[in-house]
Amino acid sequence: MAANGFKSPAPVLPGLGLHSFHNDSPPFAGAATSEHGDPEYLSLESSQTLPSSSSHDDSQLLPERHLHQHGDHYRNPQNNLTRLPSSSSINTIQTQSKSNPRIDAPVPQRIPIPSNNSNPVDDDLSLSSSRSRRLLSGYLFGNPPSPSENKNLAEEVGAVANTASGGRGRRPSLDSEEEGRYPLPTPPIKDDRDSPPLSEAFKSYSSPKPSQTNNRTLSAQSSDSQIEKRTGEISLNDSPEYRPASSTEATASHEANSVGVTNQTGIIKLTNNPEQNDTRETGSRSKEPGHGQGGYDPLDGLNDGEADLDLSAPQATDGGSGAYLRGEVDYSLPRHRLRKTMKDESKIPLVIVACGSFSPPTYLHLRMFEMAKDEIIESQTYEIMAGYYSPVSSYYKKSGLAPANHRVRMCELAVEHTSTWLMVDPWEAGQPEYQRTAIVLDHFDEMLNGGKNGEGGVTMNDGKKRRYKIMLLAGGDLIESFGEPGVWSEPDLHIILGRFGCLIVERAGSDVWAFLLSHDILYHHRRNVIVIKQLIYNDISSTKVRLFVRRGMSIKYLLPNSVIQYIYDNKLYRFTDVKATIG
Ligand SMILES: Nc1ncnc2c1ncn2[C@@H]1O[C@H](COP(=O)(O)OP(=O)(O)OP(=O)(O)O)[C@@H](O)[C@H]1O
Ligand SMILES: O=C(O)c1ccc[n+]([C@@H]2O[C@H](COP(=O)([O-])O)[C@@H](O)[C@H]2O)c1
Repeated sequence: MAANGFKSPAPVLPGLGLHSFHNDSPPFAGAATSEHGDPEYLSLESSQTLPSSSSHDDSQLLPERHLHQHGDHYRNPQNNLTRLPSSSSINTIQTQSKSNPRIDAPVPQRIPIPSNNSNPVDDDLSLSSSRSRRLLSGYLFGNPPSPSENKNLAEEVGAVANTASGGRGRRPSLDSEEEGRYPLPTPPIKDDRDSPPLSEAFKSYSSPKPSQTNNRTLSAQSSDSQIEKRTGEISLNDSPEYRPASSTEATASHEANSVGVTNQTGIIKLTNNPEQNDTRETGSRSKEPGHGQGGYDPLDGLNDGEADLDLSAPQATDGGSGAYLRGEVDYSLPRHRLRKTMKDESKIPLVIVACGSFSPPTYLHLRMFEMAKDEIIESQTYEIMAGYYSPVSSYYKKSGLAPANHRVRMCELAVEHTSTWLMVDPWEAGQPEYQRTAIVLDHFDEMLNGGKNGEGGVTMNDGKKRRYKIMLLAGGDLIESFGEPGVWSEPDLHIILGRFGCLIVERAGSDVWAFLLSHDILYHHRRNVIVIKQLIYNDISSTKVRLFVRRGMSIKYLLPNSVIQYIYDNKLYRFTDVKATIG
């Protein structure tokens, strides 16, 4: 018996990704597609409204007529009409119950909000413990119920997992004394994502000139002195001039595309217009023309940390999502960091979408994408074209949900100066009713691969189009909620896992592999599921961040400063703001 509980060591297959170095993982991931074609229920007829984005490598070349098949499924949110998922597509799922109670639109309520509980802190605390219970529920408590032919599978999986962990219910941690038995691999250095060391990036900036400093003014008297004292420490700069007086000023300062950055050498004002950054040395990597249109390749940009200073990374246009959410402009998918050509056309162009509350977004949510990126690069099957956050709308019944416009803006702030390849799509947040995740992914498919004139997809060197593959990025806890009765509809799970695909980031305390084995639909689509091992566990929780804010505690280093500043400016997550707000 191997240490991982399997009878023999898990085979290391080519293209399995980082997790294959950890032999506690069954060899599921890395393969993009089913070897035997999509099951019947995933084959959508052309008349059906959920267009197929088959995951077959050989079907990635998208005939132009395919692109024409996507009609104008989504209407402008202003006219209050949203296409719900095709009942026809759901009907095609022949192996599933035809009377799923969730199909007709229930809003998932993963965490019941006690109606008689007026204390937001209690809500968040119960949310916290509910989350812990949810983490356990995957297989330890027999969720989800297995079909009759597999009725003992959950117990078997539990036994396997227990054996794997020496009977302690968890797999050995990399931090434990058993570390030596699970040596960390040395990932191959990829030329195409190398970036200069951080020190080099700093070297390329000179000391600030007084005239370069940001002249935002401080609102000396805030209405909430305690919170201000605490959170004031975590503004972009400790200097009072760096604290915007109001959210309007903060936004204005953002819209002016400038940011104050402090480093050991002092304060530097940087603009997003490279020509204005006269302090930056010429010839730095991010100024070199990329291979993509516009001369900038997001994936070629500086990595996190350094990217704070990567002024060449395209920024969202002013007021884009805010104006859309206010109903002032029509919706359009942000594309400023979307790559439109591929470096290696033998790979599958991939767009990663993370759905969630992001109330607020934290460094964990940013790290999820970077972990996914490492895994994808390692697997050598896909080429990442972009990553998107899709914050859920205010109609999602979850405690602690700040209004959607704030969560969208916080996500934007989180990515704008920390990432070169992530964007925020406000579509879901701006919908007049809750949208299920299958619908959100379908929306991305339509936006990226649709187009009446065949403009969707990635253009290959030979001029042909190839579909963007879209995969959902989610934490292990979210995936384990697949097994909670009444939360997800089975047809939707087939769409999410079969037609799209999932990148699952392990979460401390959850055993994704065991859950994958125990859940029939997940197991069925396992070749379209990639499990990402957290090599450094990060368990920053939005719930706890909200509680810290509520209690006036520091949240510095848990989320980007720009987001902290926004929370502070907009007085989010204080006494009355913790509860969900619909509107
Ligand atoms: N510690 C974590 N490890 C892995 N994935 C996580 C972790 N925290 C959140 N996620 C994932 O991030 C996505 C968005 O999650 P969400 O916005 O609910 O964050 P959260 O911190 O769990 O929030 P909350 O505390 O409000 O429930 C989900 O896919 C979730 O599974
Ligand atoms: O589509 C569904 O049926 C469904 C059921 C439960 C949850 N979701 C989505 O999962 C995400 C949950 O995010 P969170 O913050 O509750 O972890 C959010 O984007 C929801 O819309 C989606």
